Amino acid sequence: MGHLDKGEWKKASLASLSKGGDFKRSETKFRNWVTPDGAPGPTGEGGFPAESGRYHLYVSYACPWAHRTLIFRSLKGLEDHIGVSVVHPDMLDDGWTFDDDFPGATGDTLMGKTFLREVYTEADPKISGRVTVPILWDTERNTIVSNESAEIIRMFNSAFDEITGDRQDFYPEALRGVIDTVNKRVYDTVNNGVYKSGFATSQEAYDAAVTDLFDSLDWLEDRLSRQRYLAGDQVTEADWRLLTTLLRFDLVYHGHFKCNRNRLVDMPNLWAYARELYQWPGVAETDQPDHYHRHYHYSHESVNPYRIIPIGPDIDWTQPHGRDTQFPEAKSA
Ligand SMILES: N[C@@H](CCC(=O)N[C@@H](CS)C(=O)NCC(=O)O)C(=O)O
Repeated sequence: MGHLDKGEWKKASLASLSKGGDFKRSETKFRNWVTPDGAPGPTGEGGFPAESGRYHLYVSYACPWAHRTLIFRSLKGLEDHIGVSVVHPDMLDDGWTFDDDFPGATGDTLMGKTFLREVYTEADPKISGRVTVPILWDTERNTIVSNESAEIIRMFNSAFDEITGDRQDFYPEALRGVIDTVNKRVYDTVNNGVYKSGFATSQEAYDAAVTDLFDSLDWLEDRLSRQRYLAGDQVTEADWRLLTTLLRFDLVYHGHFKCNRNRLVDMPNLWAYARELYQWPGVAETDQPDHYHRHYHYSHESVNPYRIIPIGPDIDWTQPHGRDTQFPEAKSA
């Protein structure tokens, strides 16, 4: 995990651990918004109007944050309007690369670069910081609109509605309070909680993170025994943000990140809920477990120095979920 220092690639990782051994996720840099008419969004500058074919997504199929953006691109019918390049799952001394010798890795289909870092230096030749996916690239202004997945999915949720005619709203006004509250806890203790557990370098830091993680999974299990989705009877952004962590849970986080009090498949409501979301039209196509199985085990030398890829487990995400009979009143797909 290297980083850029004034445009130069450094192989050393940017220090991401506190003295107490806690993993700290750094702030994202590009925070502009695509909006229907190019007016500025909540952060950054304006001048990024929604247009078909203008924007391009750089993702890894391994990354749960990038995966959110792929899910929204698919749910909102944006495939014909926003192109995608997929990096190779191995993230080693050169960071993410466009090697395409792994099924599903596409290379850089837009600019033909070799390394993802070159997309950052194309936007700013003197840039410093981490080289992360996802990136939303503007082909018109030749720069990065945003590299913050939480904001990219909000743009995809509504900015292109005039172009696609798709008016599904996964962040409806009336549910924003509850969505924001759920998102906050899920982000801190689940989405990021698995990383805090797996990258902890002290027993105390691991104990704290893994305890918070399973407290939240117990809370979600209870909530989902009473309602079909996290914000009530309608699927929202909060559900899609949780799903990408659940998809990786038993295959990667349970073993590799030591999140092993129990597996996802041992939590009946959460497991059935996760299967329902996975089976939602357009979602399974965005899920490439080979990429995350390979990426985590092969790339995190500090966690798995011999890069041995484990044999399993084999999980059947296509089993019937039964959520429609359990909650017949909720709106389903
Ligand atoms: N805040 C970012 C985080 C993205 C992120 O951490 N991506 C990871 C992959 S899962 C990455 O590219 N890491 C490379 C690095 O940190 O050097 C987002 O949600 O968009």
